[in-house]
Amino acid sequence: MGGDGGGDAPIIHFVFVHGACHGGWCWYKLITPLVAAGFKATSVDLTGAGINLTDSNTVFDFDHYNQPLFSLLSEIPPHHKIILVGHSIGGGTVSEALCKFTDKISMVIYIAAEMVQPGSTSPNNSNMTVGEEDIWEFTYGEGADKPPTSIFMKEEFRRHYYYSQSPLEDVTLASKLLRPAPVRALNGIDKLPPNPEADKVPRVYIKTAKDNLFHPMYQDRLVEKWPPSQLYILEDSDHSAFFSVPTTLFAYLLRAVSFLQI
Ligand SMILES: CC[C@H]1c2cc3[nH]c4c(c3C)C(=O)[C@H](C(=O)OC)c4c3nc(cc4[nH]c(cc(n2)[C@@H]1C)c(C(C)=O)c4C)[C@@H](C)[C@@H]3CCC(=O)O
Repeated sequence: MGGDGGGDAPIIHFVFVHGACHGGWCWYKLITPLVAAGFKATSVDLTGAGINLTDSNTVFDFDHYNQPLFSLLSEIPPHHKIILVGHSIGGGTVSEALCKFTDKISMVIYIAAEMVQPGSTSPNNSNMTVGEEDIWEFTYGEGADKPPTSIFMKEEFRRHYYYSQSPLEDVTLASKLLRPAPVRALNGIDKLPPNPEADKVPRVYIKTAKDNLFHPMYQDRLVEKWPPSQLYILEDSDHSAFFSVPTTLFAYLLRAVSFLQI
Protein backbone atom coordinates (compact mmCIF):
# COMPACT_ATOMS: atom_id res chain seq x y z
CA MET A 1 0.00 0.00 0.00
CA GLY A 2 1.12 3.59 -0.45
CA GLY A 3 3.01 5.51 -3.12
CA ASP A 4 6.73 5.74 -3.89
CA GLY A 5 8.50 9.09 -4.18
CA GLY A 6 10.88 7.62 -6.83
CA GLY A 7 14.57 8.48 -7.35
CA ASP A 8 17.27 7.91 -4.75
CA ALA A 9 16.30 10.64 -2.29
CA PRO A 10 15.62 9.19 1.17
CA ILE A 11 12.04 8.06 1.67
CA ILE A 12 10.55 7.42 5.08
CA HIS A 13 8.81 4.08 4.76
CA PHE A 14 6.51 2.86 7.56
CA VAL A 15 6.12 -0.93 7.65
CA PHE A 16 3.26 -2.10 9.86
CA VAL A 17 3.09 -5.49 11.57
CA HIS A 18 -0.17 -6.74 13.08
CA GLY A 19 -0.72 -8.72 16.27
CA ALA A 20 -2.32 -12.13 16.72
CA CYS A 21 -5.42 -12.87 14.60
CA HIS A 22 -5.28 -9.45 12.91
CA GLY A 23 -3.84 -8.62 9.49
CA GLY A 24 -2.45 -5.80 7.37
CA TRP A 25 -6.05 -4.52 7.06
CA CYS A 26 -6.11 -3.25 10.66
CA TRP A 27 -3.75 -0.35 9.80
CA TYR A 28 -6.03 1.26 7.20
CA LYS A 29 -6.69 4.39 9.30
CA LEU A 30 -2.94 5.09 9.60
CA ILE A 31 -1.86 4.24 6.07
CA THR A 32 -4.33 6.68 4.55
CA PRO A 33 -3.05 9.87 6.29
CA LEU A 34 0.61 8.77 6.14
CA VAL A 35 0.46 8.38 2.36
CA ALA A 36 -1.44 11.68 2.07
CA ALA A 37 1.37 13.31 4.08
CA GLY A 38 3.98 12.04 1.59
CA PHE A 39 5.31 8.97 3.39
CA LYS A 40 5.43 5.43 2.07
CA ALA A 41 3.39 3.03 4.19
CA THR A 42 3.07 -0.73 3.82
CA SER A 43 1.25 -3.22 5.99
CA VAL A 44 2.04 -6.90 5.79
CA ASP A 45 -0.06 -10.03 6.28
CA LEU A 46 2.01 -12.57 8.20
CA THR A 47 1.60 -16.24 7.28
CA GLY A 48 -2.01 -17.31 7.85
CA ALA A 49 -3.25 -13.75 8.51
CA GLY A 50 -5.34 -11.33 6.46
CA ILE A 51 -5.35 -12.45 2.83
CA ASN A 52 -2.35 -14.75 3.21
CA LEU A 53 -4.22 -17.96 2.47
CA THR A 54 -2.02 -20.39 4.44
CA ASP A 55 -3.98 -22.31 7.09
CA SER A 56 -2.66 -21.24 10.52
CA ASN A 57 -2.99 -24.83 11.69
CA THR A 58 -0.05 -25.71 9.43
CA VAL A 59 2.27 -22.94 10.70
CA PHE A 60 4.50 -24.31 13.47
CA ASP A 61 7.55 -22.16 13.28
CA PHE A 62 8.04 -18.47 14.15
CA ASP A 63 10.25 -17.88 11.08
CA HIS A 64 7.56 -19.37 8.82
CA TYR A 65 4.97 -17.05 10.41
CA ASN A 66 7.25 -14.02 9.89
CA GLN A 67 8.37 -14.94 6.35
CA PRO A 68 6.15 -12.39 4.50
CA LEU A 69 7.75 -9.57 6.51
CA PHE A 70 11.26 -10.88 5.90
CA SER A 71 10.58 -11.09 2.13
CA LEU A 72 9.20 -7.55 2.12
CA LEU A 73 12.15 -6.11 4.08
CA SER A 74 14.70 -7.86 1.88
CA GLU A 75 13.13 -6.23 -1.22
CA ILE A 76 12.97 -2.65 0.10
CA PRO A 77 15.76 -0.55 -1.49
CA PRO A 78 18.47 1.06 0.69
CA HIS A 79 17.29 4.66 0.21
CA HIS A 80 14.08 3.80 2.09
CA LYS A 81 14.42 4.63 5.78
CA ILE A 82 12.35 1.86 7.32
CA ILE A 83 10.26 2.58 10.40
CA LEU A 84 9.08 -0.80 11.61
CA VAL A 85 5.88 -0.60 13.66
CA GLY A 86 4.48 -3.57 15.59
CA HIS A 87 1.28 -4.10 17.52
CA SER A 88 0.78 -6.46 20.47
CA ILE A 89 2.43 -9.83 19.99
CA GLY A 90 3.62 -8.42 16.62
CA GLY A 91 6.32 -6.81 18.77
CA GLY A 92 8.04 -10.20 18.82
CA THR A 93 8.07 -10.21 15.02
CA VAL A 94 9.45 -6.65 14.99
CA SER A 95 12.31 -7.60 17.35
CA GLU A 96 13.14 -10.65 15.24
CA ALA A 97 13.16 -8.54 12.05
CA LEU A 98 15.27 -5.89 13.78
CA CYS A 99 17.92 -8.54 14.48
CA LYS A 100 17.84 -9.92 10.92
CA PHE A 101 17.75 -6.56 9.08
CA THR A 102 19.49 -4.25 11.57
CA ASP A 103 21.27 -2.20 8.88
CA LYS A 104 18.05 -1.49 6.97
CA ILE A 105 15.93 -0.33 9.89
CA SER A 106 16.02 3.30 11.06
CA MET A 107 13.55 3.05 13.93
CA VAL A 108 11.32 0.49 15.63
CA ILE A 109 7.99 1.42 17.20
CA TYR A 110 6.10 -0.90 19.56
CA ILE A 111 2.38 -0.17 20.13
CA ALA A 112 0.84 -2.00 23.12
CA ALA A 113 3.40 -4.57 22.11
CA GLU A 114 5.61 -7.20 23.58
CA MET A 115 8.96 -5.38 23.32
CA VAL A 116 11.10 -8.51 23.09
CA GLN A 117 14.69 -7.66 23.98
CA PRO A 118 17.28 -9.74 22.14
CA GLY A 119 19.23 -11.81 24.66
CA SER A 120 16.89 -11.20 27.57
CA THR A 121 15.59 -14.09 29.59
CA SER A 122 12.08 -15.23 28.83
CA PRO A 123 9.54 -12.48 29.67
CA ASN A 124 7.20 -13.27 32.50
CA ASN A 125 3.85 -13.73 30.81
CA SER A 126 1.96 -14.55 34.00
CA ASN A 127 0.19 -11.18 33.63
CA MET A 128 -1.30 -12.08 30.29
CA THR A 129 -5.06 -12.28 30.08
CA VAL A 130 -4.37 -15.29 27.89
CA GLY A 131 -5.34 -18.12 30.24
CA GLU A 132 -6.99 -15.90 32.89
CA GLU A 133 -10.48 -16.39 31.55
CA ASP A 134 -11.92 -18.80 29.04
CA ILE A 135 -11.73 -16.25 26.24
CA TRP A 136 -9.87 -18.39 23.72
CA GLU A 137 -10.99 -21.11 21.40
CA PHE A 138 -8.34 -23.63 20.32
CA THR A 139 -8.15 -25.83 17.24
CA TYR A 140 -6.45 -29.21 17.48
CA GLY A 141 -5.39 -29.66 13.86
CA GLU A 142 -3.23 -32.70 14.64
CA GLY A 143 -5.78 -34.45 16.84
CA ALA A 144 -7.19 -33.93 20.33
CA ASP A 145 -4.26 -35.77 21.94
CA LYS A 146 -1.72 -33.27 20.52
CA PRO A 147 -1.12 -29.62 21.51
CA PRO A 148 -3.40 -27.06 19.80
CA THR A 149 -2.40 -25.71 16.41
CA SER A 150 -4.32 -22.42 16.45
CA ILE A 151 -5.94 -19.97 18.86
CA PHE A 152 -8.77 -17.46 18.37
CA MET A 153 -10.51 -15.06 20.73
CA LYS A 154 -14.16 -16.00 21.17
CA GLU A 155 -16.41 -13.45 19.45
CA GLU A 156 -18.27 -12.39 22.63
CA PHE A 157 -15.03 -11.23 24.30
CA ARG A 158 -13.56 -9.20 21.44
CA ARG A 159 -15.38 -5.93 22.12
CA HIS A 160 -14.12 -5.87 25.71
CA TYR A 161 -10.55 -7.13 25.28
CA TYR A 162 -9.58 -5.83 21.84
CA TYR A 163 -11.88 -2.91 21.04
CA SER A 164 -13.59 -1.39 24.13
CA GLN A 165 -12.99 2.24 23.00
CA SER A 166 -13.19 1.64 19.23
CA PRO A 167 -16.02 2.53 16.81
CA LEU A 168 -18.56 -0.26 16.34
CA GLU A 169 -17.92 -0.15 12.58
CA ASP A 170 -14.38 -1.34 13.21
CA VAL A 171 -15.60 -4.11 15.51
CA THR A 172 -17.87 -5.24 12.68
CA LEU A 173 -15.04 -5.03 10.16
CA ALA A 174 -12.80 -7.07 12.46
CA SER A 175 -15.48 -9.71 12.94
CA LYS A 176 -15.27 -10.34 9.18
CA LEU A 177 -11.48 -10.31 8.91
CA LEU A 178 -9.92 -11.76 12.08
CA ARG A 179 -8.44 -15.25 11.65
CA PRO A 180 -7.07 -17.84 14.08
CA ALA A 181 -3.39 -17.40 14.98
CA PRO A 182 -0.77 -20.16 14.78
CA VAL A 183 -0.26 -20.85 18.45
CA ARG A 184 2.85 -23.04 18.13
CA ALA A 185 4.65 -20.51 15.94
CA LEU A 186 3.93 -17.77 18.50
CA ASN A 187 5.79 -19.82 21.09
CA GLY A 188 8.99 -18.63 19.41
CA ILE A 189 8.50 -14.94 20.24
CA ASP A 190 10.88 -14.65 23.17
CA LYS A 191 13.83 -16.60 21.77
CA LEU A 192 16.34 -14.07 20.44
CA PRO A 193 20.10 -14.13 21.01
CA PRO A 194 21.85 -10.95 22.23
CA ASN A 195 22.37 -8.37 19.46
CA PRO A 196 24.32 -5.23 20.47
CA GLU A 197 23.85 -3.64 17.01
CA ALA A 198 20.06 -3.98 17.23
CA ASP A 199 20.21 -2.30 20.65
CA LYS A 200 21.52 0.86 18.95
CA VAL A 201 18.49 1.35 16.68
CA PRO A 202 16.16 4.09 18.05
CA ARG A 203 13.24 2.43 19.76
CA VAL A 204 9.85 3.95 20.60
CA TYR A 205 7.16 2.58 22.89
CA ILE A 206 3.51 3.69 22.61
CA LYS A 207 1.47 2.71 25.64
CA THR A 208 -2.30 2.14 25.51
CA ALA A 209 -3.77 3.38 28.81
CA LYS A 210 -7.31 1.92 28.53
CA ASP A 211 -6.14 -1.50 27.43
CA ASN A 212 -8.19 -4.40 28.80
CA LEU A 213 -5.95 -7.04 27.23
CA PHE A 214 -2.32 -6.02 27.67
CA HIS A 215 -2.45 -4.40 31.10
CA PRO A 216 -0.91 -0.88 31.19
CA MET A 217 1.09 -1.89 34.30
CA TYR A 218 2.66 -4.73 32.36
CA GLN A 219 3.51 -2.27 29.56
CA ASP A 220 5.19 -0.05 32.20
CA ARG A 221 7.30 -2.99 33.27
CA LEU A 222 8.49 -3.62 29.70
CA VAL A 223 9.49 0.04 29.41
CA GLU A 224 11.38 -0.06 32.73
CA LYS A 225 13.15 -3.27 31.76
CA TRP A 226 14.36 -2.05 28.35
CA PRO A 227 13.92 1.76 28.25
CA PRO A 228 13.08 3.08 24.77
CA SER A 229 14.47 6.33 23.38
CA GLN A 230 10.93 7.79 23.25
CA LEU A 231 7.77 6.94 25.17
CA TYR A 232 4.24 8.07 24.28
CA ILE A 233 1.01 7.39 26.14
CA LEU A 234 -2.33 7.10 24.39
CA GLU A 235 -4.62 7.95 27.31
CA ASP A 236 -7.89 7.03 25.55
CA SER A 237 -6.73 3.97 23.69
CA ASP A 238 -7.91 0.39 24.06
CA HIS A 239 -5.63 -2.44 22.92
CA SER A 240 -6.29 -1.49 19.29
CA ALA A 241 -4.99 2.08 19.00
CA PHE A 242 -5.26 1.89 15.20
CA PHE A 243 -9.06 1.84 15.61
CA SER A 244 -9.71 3.74 18.87
CA VAL A 245 -7.36 6.74 18.50
CA PRO A 246 -5.98 6.77 14.93
CA THR A 247 -5.56 10.55 14.77
CA THR A 248 -3.49 10.78 17.96
CA LEU A 249 -1.53 7.71 16.95
CA PHE A 250 -0.78 9.32 13.57
CA ALA A 251 0.43 12.47 15.37
CA TYR A 252 2.70 10.40 17.65
CA LEU A 253 4.17 8.50 14.69
CA LEU A 254 5.01 11.83 13.04
CA ARG A 255 6.54 13.16 16.25
CA ALA A 256 8.58 10.00 16.71
CA VAL A 257 10.10 10.15 13.22
CA SER A 258 10.80 13.87 13.53
CA PHE A 259 13.71 12.86 15.84
CA LEU A 260 15.36 10.80 13.09
CA GLN A 261 18.64 12.05 11.65
CA ILE A 262 18.19 11.63 7.89
C1 LIG B 1 -1.37 -18.50 24.72
C2 LIG B 1 -0.78 -18.97 23.47
C3 LIG B 1 0.22 -18.10 22.75
C4 LIG B 1 -0.18 -16.65 22.62
C5 LIG B 1 -1.29 -16.23 21.93
C6 LIG B 1 -1.72 -14.90 21.85
N1 LIG B 1 -1.03 -13.84 22.39
C7 LIG B 1 -1.75 -12.73 22.15
C8 LIG B 1 -2.89 -13.05 21.45
C9 LIG B 1 -2.90 -14.41 21.23
C10 LIG B 1 -3.90 -15.20 20.47
C11 LIG B 1 -3.65 -11.89 21.21
O1 LIG B 1 -4.70 -11.77 20.64
C12 LIG B 1 -2.84 -10.73 21.74
C13 LIG B 1 -2.56 -9.89 20.52
O2 LIG B 1 -1.61 -10.08 19.79
O3 LIG B 1 -3.58 -9.01 20.26
C14 LIG B 1 -3.64 -8.40 18.99
C15 LIG B 1 -1.66 -11.39 22.42
C16 LIG B 1 -0.68 -10.87 23.26
N2 LIG B 1 0.38 -11.58 23.67
C17 LIG B 1 1.22 -10.82 24.39
C18 LIG B 1 2.39 -11.23 25.03
C19 LIG B 1 2.91 -12.56 25.05
N3 LIG B 1 2.33 -13.66 24.47
C20 LIG B 1 3.10 -14.80 24.75
C21 LIG B 1 2.84 -16.12 24.37
C22 LIG B 1 1.73 -16.60 23.73
N4 LIG B 1 0.72 -15.86 23.23
C23 LIG B 1 1.52 -18.06 23.49
C24 LIG B 1 2.60 -18.70 22.69
C25 LIG B 1 4.21 -14.39 25.52
C26 LIG B 1 5.27 -15.29 25.97
C27 LIG B 1 6.63 -14.86 26.08
O4 LIG B 1 5.09 -16.41 26.23
C28 LIG B 1 4.07 -13.01 25.74
C29 LIG B 1 4.96 -12.16 26.55
C30 LIG B 1 0.74 -9.41 24.48
C31 LIG B 1 1.63 -8.47 23.71
C32 LIG B 1 -0.66 -9.48 23.85
C33 LIG B 1 -1.71 -9.29 24.90
C34 LIG B 1 -1.88 -10.54 25.73
C35 LIG B 1 -2.51 -10.37 27.10
O5 LIG B 1 -2.09 -9.50 27.87
O6 LIG B 1 -3.38 -11.17 27.42
